Amino acid sequence: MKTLKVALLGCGNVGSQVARILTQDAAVLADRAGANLELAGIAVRNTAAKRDVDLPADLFTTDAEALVDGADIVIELLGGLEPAGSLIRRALSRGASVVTGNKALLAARGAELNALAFESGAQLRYEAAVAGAIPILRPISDSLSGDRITKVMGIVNGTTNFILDAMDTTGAAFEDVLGQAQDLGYAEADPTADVEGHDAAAKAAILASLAFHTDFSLEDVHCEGITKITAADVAAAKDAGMVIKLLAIAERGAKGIGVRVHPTLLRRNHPLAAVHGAFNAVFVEAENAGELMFYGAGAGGAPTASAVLGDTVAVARRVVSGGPLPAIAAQQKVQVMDFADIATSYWIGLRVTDEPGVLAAIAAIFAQHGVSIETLRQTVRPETNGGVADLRIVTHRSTESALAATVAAVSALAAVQEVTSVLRVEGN
Ligand SMILES: NC(=O)C1=CN([C@@H]2O[C@H](COP(=O)(O)OP(=O)(O)OC[C@H]3O[C@@H](n4cnc5c(N)ncnc54)[C@H](O)[C@@H]3O)[C@@H](O)[C@H]2O)C=CC1
Ligand SMILES: N[C@@H](CC=O)C(=O)O
Ligand code: NA
Repeated sequence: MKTLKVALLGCGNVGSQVARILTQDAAVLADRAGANLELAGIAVRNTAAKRDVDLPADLFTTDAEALVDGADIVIELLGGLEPAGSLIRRALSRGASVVTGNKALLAARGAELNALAFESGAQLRYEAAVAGAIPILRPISDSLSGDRITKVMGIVNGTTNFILDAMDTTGAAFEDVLGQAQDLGYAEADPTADVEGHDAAAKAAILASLAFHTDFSLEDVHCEGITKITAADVAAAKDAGMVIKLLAIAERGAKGIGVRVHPTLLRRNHPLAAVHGAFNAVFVEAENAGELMFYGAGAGGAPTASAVLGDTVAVARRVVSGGPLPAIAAQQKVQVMDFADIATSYWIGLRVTDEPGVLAAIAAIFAQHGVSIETLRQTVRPETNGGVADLRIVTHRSTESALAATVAAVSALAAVQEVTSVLRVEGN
């Protein structure tokens, strides 16, 4: 049986689990791949550092370039743009195939790296980069290649789902739960990428590129994180039978494809509302397949390593069987939709002076801007002896630009004391 040398770059949360599986399950992996997958070395910063997994000391090296130069397959799990990008280029340029989970790099330079792989005849696979263990990229690019995808919508960041879920179920504070997510190996090296939505935005760009056969990068994705979500927002959503989730949404609209990441209100009977902890789930809508949903562990060392090993076996099988790579389907030129043109439903929370004519004045402003109100609920604050009320308005679908103009005009009314929240709503 042929032996393929595997270079592992990085031995953190995911890399250490990949090294464990490669060594523990070597015989099974060899059977599946049709070749021995020999772990030739692991590139790290400090060869003497203590690891989560017991591995032979002589596997560790600080010379990542030399390791890459001797490998048939390179598994990149360093994270970050550099030196990961240069090392992947180096591997692909010499015809070695690459498996990576580095969504930040792919969202920034995916088009360039995919083109380089194709030119050199090497393979570049990255199932681990989106929704961890969940097989989602291969179903989108292979299984659904005979269909036309119209929408992809999902929870694709485990850390923020873990935080929002804990805030919803235990009333915990944001900062306390972030530390737990870091301890469990879900968060990025800099967790700002998680909580500000950048990680989900990178995944949205990758999903949109594959689903709509084009190249989206991070700049094409409208991105809002969860740092402004307060315990009061979570409690108000709960009171209304809803839950707040950070969603990544890529959909075909009237003026092109819109790709966005933002906190979103979902009714509790929506399937995505039942995704707890660090789990992820992705809905795909296609013209002929209809609705599909993919669910599983979206973060964590071992689950993510499962996706990395799946790609590694697939890469090895092709190296063993040889032959040309399949032609890349012609990339489409699609219009990236301006965020202002994206249409959705909104929830607007207002604190108002409870006096005659307030509701009529607010309703008139919504009407002037063509934003139709679906429901309006008023709760008088008892401690103000009827002087102040909270309004909760849910609209029918309207554009971001119409909504922004409506909120600006409403907040200028003397009776409106505060706009307490503006959130988007998905599902019925
Ligand atoms: N942790 C998770 O649940 C998931 C992580 N990923 C991605 O997988 C990759 C790895 O993630 P983690 O293992 O969680 O990160 P990590 O921070 O735990 O591990 C990265 C390791 O690479 C090492 N490293 C960084 N730069 C290096 C350099 N120049 N030379 C040598 N070593 C270097 C670091 O010291 C660290 O040990 C990232 O791209 C991440 O976005 C993808 C899906 C899930
Ligand atoms: N930090 C990421 C890890 C997986 O991609 C997350 O929390 O989802
Ligand atoms: Na995946």
